[in-house]
Amino acid sequence: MARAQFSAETSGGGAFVRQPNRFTGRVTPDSTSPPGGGPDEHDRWPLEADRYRLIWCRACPWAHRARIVRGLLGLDDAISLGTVDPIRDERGWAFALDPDGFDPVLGVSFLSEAYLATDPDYTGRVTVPALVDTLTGRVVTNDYPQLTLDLSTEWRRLHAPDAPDLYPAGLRPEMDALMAEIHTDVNNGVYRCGFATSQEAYDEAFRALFARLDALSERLAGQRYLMGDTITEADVRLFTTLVRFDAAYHGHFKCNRHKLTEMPVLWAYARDLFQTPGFGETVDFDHIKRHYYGTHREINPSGIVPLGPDESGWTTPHGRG
Ligand SMILES: N[C@@H](CCC(=O)N[C@@H](CS)C(=O)NCC(=O)O)C(=O)O
Repeated sequence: MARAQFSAETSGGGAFVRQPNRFTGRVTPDSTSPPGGGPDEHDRWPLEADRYRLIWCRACPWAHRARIVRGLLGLDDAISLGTVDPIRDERGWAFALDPDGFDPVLGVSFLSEAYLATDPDYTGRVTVPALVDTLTGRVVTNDYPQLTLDLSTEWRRLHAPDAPDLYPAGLRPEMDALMAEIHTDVNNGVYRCGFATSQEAYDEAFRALFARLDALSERLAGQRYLMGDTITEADVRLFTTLVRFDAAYHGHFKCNRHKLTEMPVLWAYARDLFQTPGFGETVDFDHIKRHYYGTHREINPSGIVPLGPDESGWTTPHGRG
C-alpha cells in the first residue's frame, strides 16, 4: 500500500480518517467569566471585541470558511486576523509572511507555540483555523465547524447592523443535515480521495464525491443558493471546496471525473458566490496551489506547482439570480 500523507490518520484499509479537533472552547455571552477572564467551568470564554485572533491560512478551506463568515457578519474589527505561510514544513504553520517571521500580536513564529502553550502534551497535527486568546496566547478553539456557527449565533452583539443571518433558526435541522452530507462527501471527501492509500478507499470516496456533487447540482438548478434565496453558512462551506476544485483537487487529489468548469450549474453557482462581496477577495489561488502541491510531498514528491488552470473564468457573468 502507498505511504500515507498523514499515517496517524490513515486506517488499515487505506482510508483517510481525520483527527478530532483538540480545542473546543467557545466564546459566548453566556460565559460566567468577567471581561479579561479565562474560560469558565464549561470552557466558555467571555465575548469581547478586540481580544481574540483568528489564525488562518489562505490555502485552507476550513480556515477560509471562518475568514468569509467573519467578514460577512462585520466582525473584522472585533476579531483580528493572523495569516500563516501556505508552505509548511515539519515544524508546522509558520508566520513567515510577517516582518521578522513573528505574528505581531501573538509574538510567536509558529502556530505550534500557541498549541503547546495551551496543551504541552499535544502531539496531533497543528491546524488552522485556530482562534487564539491574545491576553494569554492560549488556543480557544480549533473546532472549525463550531467556530463559524458560533460567529453567527454567539457573537451577534458585535455583528454589523446589516449582517446576514447565516444560520437561521428555522432552517437549522435541514441545514445541519445538508452540511453533514457536504462535509462527508465533498469538503472532507476530496481529502478522502487525495489521501487514500488503497484503490478501494479512493474509489469509494471518488464515487461518493461525484454522486453528491450531482445531487447538489440538481438542487441548485432550481434555486440560487443551497437553502433558497439567501446565502447561508451551507453556501460558504460548499464554496470553499468548489473554489479549490480545479486549482488543487482535480489534479492533486485525483478528483477528476469532471472539472468544476465542466459542471455547469455548480460552476455558475460558484462564480455567483465568488463575485459576491466577502467571497472572491478572500481567495488566493497562488497560496492554494503552493500549499497543496508544495506541502503534501507523499502525493506530489517533486513539489512542482502547476501553472494552470486559467482563472479568468471566475469573473465572467454567471447568469444566476
Ligand atoms: N482541525 C481540523 C481541520 C483543519 C485542517 O485540517 N486544516 C489543515 C489545513 S487545510 C491543517 O491545518 N493541516 C495541518 C497540516 O497539514 O499539518 C483537523 O484537525 O483535521
